[in-house]
Amino acid sequence: MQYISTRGGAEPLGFCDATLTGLAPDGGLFVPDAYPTLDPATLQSLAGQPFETMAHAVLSRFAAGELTDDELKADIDAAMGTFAHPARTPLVQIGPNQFILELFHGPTLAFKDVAMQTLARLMDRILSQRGRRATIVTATSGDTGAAAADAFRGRSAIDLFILYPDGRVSDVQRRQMTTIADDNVHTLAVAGDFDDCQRIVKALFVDREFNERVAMSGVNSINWARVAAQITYYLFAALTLGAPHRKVAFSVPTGNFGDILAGYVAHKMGLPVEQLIIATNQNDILDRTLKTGRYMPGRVSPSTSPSMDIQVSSNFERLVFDLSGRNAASVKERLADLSGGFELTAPELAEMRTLFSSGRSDDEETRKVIGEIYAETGLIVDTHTAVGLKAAREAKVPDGTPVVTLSTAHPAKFPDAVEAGCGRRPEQPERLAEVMSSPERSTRVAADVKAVADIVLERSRAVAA
Ligand SMILES: Cc1ncc(COP(=O)(O)O)c(C=O)c1O
Ligand SMILES: N[C@@H](CCOP(=O)(O)O)C(=O)O
Repeated sequence: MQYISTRGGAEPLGFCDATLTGLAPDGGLFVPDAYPTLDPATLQSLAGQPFETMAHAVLSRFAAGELTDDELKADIDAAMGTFAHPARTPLVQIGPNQFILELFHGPTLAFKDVAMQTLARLMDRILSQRGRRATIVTATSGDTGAAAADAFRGRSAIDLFILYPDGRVSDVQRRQMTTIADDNVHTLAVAGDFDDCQRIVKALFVDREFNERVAMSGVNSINWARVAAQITYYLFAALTLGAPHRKVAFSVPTGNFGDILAGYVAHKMGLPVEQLIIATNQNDILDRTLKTGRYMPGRVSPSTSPSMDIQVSSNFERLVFDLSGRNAASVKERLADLSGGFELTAPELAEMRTLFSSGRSDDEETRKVIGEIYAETGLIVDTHTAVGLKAAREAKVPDGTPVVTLSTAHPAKFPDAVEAGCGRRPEQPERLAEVMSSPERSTRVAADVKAVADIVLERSRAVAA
């Protein structure tokens, strides 16, 4: 399998090269040249299997011929062994045909751990096979950075630079990044919002001289391996609820469109998905796009679900690539400069609406949902999950279809907003004890590409090597 750029201007790469490269050199995103399939018999044979078996079935299709079964299995087993629940991503019923998929049992209590723990091991393996080093520069609105810090800490071939928006992540999220003492982890507090952080990372990726000097790599969901690893939990939930004989709908709290894109790819691979519900907070660019066909980024507005405070949803480009009939020239023309926004064509919009629907929740609505869910079920959910639950409740799905809301973070990551919703402060998991008491370390930096580049050049061990 080869990975091609959504903008058509990069050499196709194999899985390992695409994983190390991150963003394509032409500014596009790598996608497989064709989606692999999981036929109904294969899906049936996976039903009831452990999460790790499903993860292997998915990843082996994307890494075929590049990593052996034993290598993949070893990395998946080690990654999922960091999870505190035997089911890894347990499914909890909250009402008739209403379910929550708990994705927060990993080391940093957010869904990012599922893919990041696996990706870190794969990258380490590929780098050591090649005798190479890498410098990872990543942008975060709170959770990707925390997950990356945990997964990459202490890895000697990798330096990790995390750009987070100063003052716009929760205290727990910030501490999860800034209390990591390992000297290969560098946290940069950027004077801007998440979109500024992501813009800087993308600018560094396409600066070929910088890129080569530091051997740059990325672990945002622009990295295809992140998306691929996230497909597993869609399989896990759907197969548990009766797929391949029954269709399942998913409501996905959405920001950068990486999580829901994994659901879309699962569907393309053969998983019977009834509907993918895009759930946004007041940063509702994707909800507006689905309703109007016009994608127009605005300014980020801070919310109580800060990980979704995003206006430029990176992975949407991968969906537009498919909607356009994989027309790279059209994607490049419309997405290379987003300052004026762009339009989906009428056929693209119609096609998107066959699988996707959307809903939005402002902070007050999110607060209300947290209170209602607690009153109805006794469950304390976090703000991002609550955004997903509101959209799930309002979605129109055929009678009898199970609706699974992805619970993307543990409530203890956002204790104040959760307490405001249900009147109870979430219990602090054991895993946060050290994070909440260790000293913090972070460097303030302007939202400026050169300022960040200078810090990376000064500190990355790949430069000297
Ligand atoms: C807790 C949480 N929920 C939802 C999202 C949105 O996911 P995505 O950016 O993949 O759309 C994020 C950030 O990625 C997150 O950290
Ligand atoms: N919500 C994310 C933003 C980055 O998303 P990614 O999935 O592209 O890494 C975060 O928490 O950092």
